[in-house]
Amino acid sequence: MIKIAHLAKRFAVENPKKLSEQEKKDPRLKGRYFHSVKDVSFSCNQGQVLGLLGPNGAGKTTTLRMLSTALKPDHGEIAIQGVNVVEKPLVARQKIGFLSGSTGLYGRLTGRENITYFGQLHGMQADAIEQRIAYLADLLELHSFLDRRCESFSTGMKQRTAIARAVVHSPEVVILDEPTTGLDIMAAQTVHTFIRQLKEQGTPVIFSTHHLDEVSELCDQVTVIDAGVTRFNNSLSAFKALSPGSMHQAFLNTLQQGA
Ligand SMILES: Nc1ncnc2c1ncn2[C@@H]1O[C@H](COP(=O)(O)OP(=O)(O)OP(=O)(O)O)[C@@H](O)[C@H]1O
Repeated sequence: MIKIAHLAKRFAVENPKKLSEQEKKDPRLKGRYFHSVKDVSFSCNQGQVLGLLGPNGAGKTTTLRMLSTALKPDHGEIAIQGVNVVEKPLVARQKIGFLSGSTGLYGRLTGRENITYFGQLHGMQADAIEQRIAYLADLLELHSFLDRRCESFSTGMKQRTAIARAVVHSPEVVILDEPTTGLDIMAAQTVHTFIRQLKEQGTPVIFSTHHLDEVSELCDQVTVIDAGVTRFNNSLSAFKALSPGSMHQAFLNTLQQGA
């Protein structure tokens, strides 16, 4: 189970001139700090898939980076399978598979080498890595390019390789930041199938997205954040009930309620 409560994170603004026009007008800008995440809470049980929605700049990536131990929160609690992530980030990290927004693959290495390297960092033995890669290559359809250098990969190849790398150590929970952004329909479908497979295995999955159709297809729980605050956190059916027949309108309703 993944549980986060009242998370908050602010960033010091080094150069106010570099802020976008929207950020300059954002009430989250207070003096020399931008309060990206102010109060975000949600939870995701075993075998559940949670879709994290929100407009650009809402604080989704910042939230997921805190959840994955990449960033330390200023306030709030994060528990993953009962482990306090803030107090024990190294223990928590072994339990988490995290796909960040940028794939960050080493271009000079092949897909297999990139995934193997992460397996080694997690302390896996060579034969266990080999078996796991064979399994993930089937699931994510990597076979035709696995032994090519990543610098020649398409966006979809990069993303599927990055997902395999994120889960090479068989994590207990999976967190994906916009896993299908920029993917064509076939590649997105492969990622959807992969998420369903994780769900069937009982692995909780949290993913951020701007695609309401994939939320409708895959998610049990929906969390909407806006301006760093949770606006909605409930089941998919409760979300759909906000505006029957239009997920788009349901999403807009959650934002208006907070305004
Ligand atoms: N390291 C940082 N320093 C300063 N501001 C930051 C930093 N990281 C994020 N922010 C700001 O915090 C706000 C929230 O950003 P975040 O990337 O979490 O939003 P998001 O919901 O993921 O947006 P998108 O849908 O566009 O990816 C943005 O205004 C962003 O510019």
